[in-house]
This record gives sequence, structure tokens and C-alpha cells, in this order.
Amino acid sequence: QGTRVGFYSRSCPRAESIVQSAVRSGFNSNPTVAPGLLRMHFHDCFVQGCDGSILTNGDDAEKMAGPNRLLRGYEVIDDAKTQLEAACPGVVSCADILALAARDAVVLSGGPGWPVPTGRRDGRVSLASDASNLPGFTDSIDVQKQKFAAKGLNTQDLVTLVGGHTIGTSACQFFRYRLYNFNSTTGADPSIDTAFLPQLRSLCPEDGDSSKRVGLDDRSENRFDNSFFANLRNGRGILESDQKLWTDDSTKTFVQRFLGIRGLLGLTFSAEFGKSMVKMSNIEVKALFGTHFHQNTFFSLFFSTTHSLLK
Ligand code: HEM
Ligand SMILES: [Ca+2]
Ligand SMILES: [Ca+2]
Repeated sequence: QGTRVGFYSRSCPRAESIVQSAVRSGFNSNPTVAPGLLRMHFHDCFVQGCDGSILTNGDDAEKMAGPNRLLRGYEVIDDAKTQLEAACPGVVSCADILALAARDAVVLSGGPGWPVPTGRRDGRVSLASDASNLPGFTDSIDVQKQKFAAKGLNTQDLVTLVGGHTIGTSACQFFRYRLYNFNSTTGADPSIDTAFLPQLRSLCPEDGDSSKRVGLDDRSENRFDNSFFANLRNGRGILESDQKLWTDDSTKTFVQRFLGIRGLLGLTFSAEFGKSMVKMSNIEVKALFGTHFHQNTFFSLFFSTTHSLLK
């Protein structure tokens, strides 16, 4: 794929620990940067590949697009970049900082760690109009699957990665329409647990503040755990797109497997999450000479040569 674990082990040996300490100190002063950084990496990878394009400033840059406007944690990436430039000027890409920071954010939230392949090049293109690749909260399962498949991610990756909603929050604006006048018979989206509905309505009143935030994983928004999937089973998903993972048979099986439903081959969320994250973080990785093949060839030649020279 053009990336490999330990890419900076010679050129900037402290790279990973510098990112980790920046994420930790950002998290200590504001824990919401953890979900923020995980989501930022996802939004980077789905637009122009994992190339740091989400970080570019400008009136028409990606970060100005609707789905990106509420991203959080930019200050943590800036802090890590500043420290890395002091330690190893011009070596570590912003795309790699995002990939490492997403992993570190999951670990700080009590989730799994995984080795992050590095060696991404930063891109130069960042256009708000490209953000239409990103999945939307009203997307059907078919559309969600198509958008993930377009990035080389299968149905299991979709369910696993959306499991990232085990941490973090959503503004009322993205799901309030499910609570009032959703359809003429019941008033609310019928897939919402009837015991949960009054709670959601009091958190997001019909004429209330649309920027008010509600945990995506009810009662476990700070903990990277399995609870998100149990909430889907119980009709307690917050986003329409999340709750549909339970109504559609093709995705429901994976939710059930994460829940360890009897008769189905079990899947361990923490282990699968790391694997799917590595796949996601290799989306359209920029190569030095235009193709992945060339980049791989270049690096393996380069490293085997330097290695034998150093021996
Ligand atoms: C069908 C796919 C997805 C849709 C439609 C979707 C949509 C959303 C929406 C609408 C929010 C609320 C944003 C806000 O109010 O600030 C959100 C939050 C979040 N998303 Fe997703 N998402 C998807 C997949 C993913 C994936 C693959 C990841 C990571 C692997 C992810 C990680 C997060 C996190 C961590 C938050 C909380 C952000 C925070 O607290 O600041 N999402 N998502
Ligand atoms: Ca990108
Ligand atoms: Ca959780």
C-alpha cells in the first residue's frame, strides 16, 4: 500500500511518541478531542485519500464544507506538527500525524491500540466541493455501502468503522427530525425505542438549540467499548444512518456478531476495529512516483540499500 509500520524509525525516531504526548495533553485539557481526532482522520481519508487535505485553510478548502464544519481537535494536530518540526524538520507528514493521532485518541478512550503504518505524503488539493464523498446521516445502507466500497472498504469494515460512534457526540441538528413530525402516524421515527424517545425529546426540544450535543452511544460516549452495538439492537441509535445498521439484514449480521449472538460466528470489535482502521488509513495514499507499485519499489530499494550500506 505504500505505507509501513515504523517508517520514521530512522528518520525521526521520536515521531510516534511526540504525536502521542501531544494527543495526551490535548485530551487532558479537553477530552472531546478524542472523538474529534478519530472523526477528522476518517474525513481526511474519504476525500482525496489520507493526505492531510482536511487541514488546509482557505475559503473553499475541505474544512469549510458542511460535514467538516464541526470537526474538533485541529489544535492538537498543530501542536504535534510544531513539536515535530522542531525535532525533525520537514520529515513527518500531516497525513501521518492524523493517522497516529486517531489511534492514540482511541487508546486514550479505553479502546484498542494497533500498529499504524506510516509514510503518507501530504496532498495539495483541498476543495470543499469534494466533501460530497462523505457519507450522510440520512444515507440508506445501500448508499453507505457504495460510498465505503468506492474506498475499498467492505460491509464488515462499514459496520466496524461506524462503531467509532462508541465515542463522541452529535449536535441535535443531525437527528432532531427523527423525533418530531418524522411521519404522520407516530410523529417519531418508529425505529426509536419508545422508552428512549422522551429522553431524546427532552435533550433536543423541538425549538431548542440545534447545536446542543448528545452522546452517539447513549450512556457510554466517553468509553471506547461494545455498547454502541447493544444500543443499536435496543433502538437507541442516535443517527438515522446508525440505526439502519440494525434494520438492514446485511449489516445487522455484523452487529449481531459483535454482540456475540448465539449461533453466529463471533467477532471481537476491538480487534476488528484496528484492522479496519489500517485499511481506511491506507485509502488512496499518495505515492512518490504516481503509483503505489513504484512507491513500494522505491522504498524497499532505498531501505535495503541504506541498510546494507550501514552494516
Ligand atoms: C455512514 C457513515 C457515517 C456517518 C453518516 C457519520 C455521521 C456523523 C455525524 C452526523 C456526526 C455528528 C457530528 C457533529 O455533530 O459534530 C458524527 C460524529 C462522529 N463520527 Fe461519524 N459518521 C459516519 C462514520 C464514521 C466513521 C467511519 C468514523 C470513524 C472511524 C466516525 C467517527 C465519528 C466520531 C468519533 C464522531 C463524534 C465526533 C465528536 O464528538 O466531535 N464516523 N458522525
Ligand atoms: Ca484527504
Ligand atoms: Ca461507548
